[in-house]
Amino acid sequence: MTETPALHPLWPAPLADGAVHATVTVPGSKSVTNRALVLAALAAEPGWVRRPLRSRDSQLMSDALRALGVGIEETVSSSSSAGAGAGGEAWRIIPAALHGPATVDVGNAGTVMRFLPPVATLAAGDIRFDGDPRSYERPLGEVINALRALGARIDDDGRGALPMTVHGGGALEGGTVEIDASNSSQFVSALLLSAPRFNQGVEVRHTGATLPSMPHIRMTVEMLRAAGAQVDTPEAGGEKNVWRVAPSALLGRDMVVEPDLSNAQPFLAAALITGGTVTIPDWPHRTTQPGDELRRIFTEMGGSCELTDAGLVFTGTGAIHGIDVDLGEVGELTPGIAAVAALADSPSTLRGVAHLRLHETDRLAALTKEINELGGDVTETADGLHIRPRKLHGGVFHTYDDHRMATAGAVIGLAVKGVEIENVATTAKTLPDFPKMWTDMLAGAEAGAGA
Ligand SMILES: O=C(O)C1=C[C@@H](OP(=O)(O)O)[C@@H](O)[C@H](O)C1
Ligand SMILES: C=C(OP(=O)(O)O)C(=O)O
Repeated sequence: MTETPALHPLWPAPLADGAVHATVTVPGSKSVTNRALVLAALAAEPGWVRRPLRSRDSQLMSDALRALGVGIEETVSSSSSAGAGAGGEAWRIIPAALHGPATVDVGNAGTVMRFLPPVATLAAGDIRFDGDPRSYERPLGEVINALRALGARIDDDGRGALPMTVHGGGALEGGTVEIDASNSSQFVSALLLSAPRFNQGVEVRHTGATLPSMPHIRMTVEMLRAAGAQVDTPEAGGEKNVWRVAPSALLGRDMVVEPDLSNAQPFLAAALITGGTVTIPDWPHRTTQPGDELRRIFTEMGGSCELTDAGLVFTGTGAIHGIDVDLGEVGELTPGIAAVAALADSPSTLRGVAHLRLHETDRLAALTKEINELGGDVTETADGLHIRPRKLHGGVFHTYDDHRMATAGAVIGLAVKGVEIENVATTAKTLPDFPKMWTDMLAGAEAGAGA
């Protein structure tokens, strides 16, 4: 977290004047969209990505793939062979021989900065990677070293971080590699996603003591398998912390992206806090997205929910309970849970998320500082936060270019008068329409993509 004075505009977070009752259509998952784009770009034939997320992170991913030679045509369709309800925006992905020279702007997107260097090793030519100042601080050395061990030529400035240049050789040998992914599951996902195209595939052996965000690794494995790859995992009777991907051609798929369940979080929190009801259409009955855990976590914090034909119907009573929970598998939910916990009737302990210090900002420091500046009582622990609810007051809630800080501030602002969110536009990373969706939700209107 670097100190950010309020240089950006302030957005007065609306106070809820009663129970929220709304249906909120949440746009596509960032994690699914960016994996789908990579896998489609590496496929042996064209494919479709339907209902993709259109946001800064997915735009950075598609711009980068285009710069490497991939065709991405954005169309709007009214129906599809992919199944009921699959109309709307659809991107046609046309794979091509990848080439440089090219420059990839990763912004502050972990998925772009980790998933694309392995893709760049398959391109013929130099691929320069650069991004936002924060991208220079986010860990990448494990991916750089792993790719070098698998045969890649990469020039960085010796820090094992961005900016850097991948000297793509048009192919990568691949093989066995050890990696410490305790700082980010994305290191493992990155190596697995491109591995069907490595000459020998890959065997990734995680050597670190902990491994965060396992659902995101499962998402990688499931999407690889759906694209025709052969993947061995620890879960399927394999060795602990070892994943293998065999070399093979990937299929061009026609797939529909699920709503982003982590981005449903502030809207569910609104129902929980105000004692209202929020319905999220198209909530999947089975998913690898970590946001699905919100059903359990927000129920324990005082709400109740039901998965119906209309989607997930989440109801609050207005009572909010503290929680003691390990969020290691679902780290990206932490800011939103911390916001709710600050309004609860008992203390909370959020554990297992030391790696959040390396996210868009140092989220543990940022949450502590911003909630405390509104009168809260939050302390950082070695791997999380202790949150003792106190009566909060209004003030500026800084966001440090972190979309989830902005939505967390908005959640607090529902219950605390006079909260102003600095740079709410940072939500464009994964949810560009957030301010309108939020005010529509409060007005009881249909909120969401296309609303
Ligand atoms: O693979 C992915 O799509 C993601 C993995 C997780 O990263 P970390 O393992 O670095 O937490 C998650 O927090 C991030 O929002 C998205
Ligand atoms: C950690 C996150 O993003 P990234 O993909 O940039 O790592 C997040 O969205 O919470």
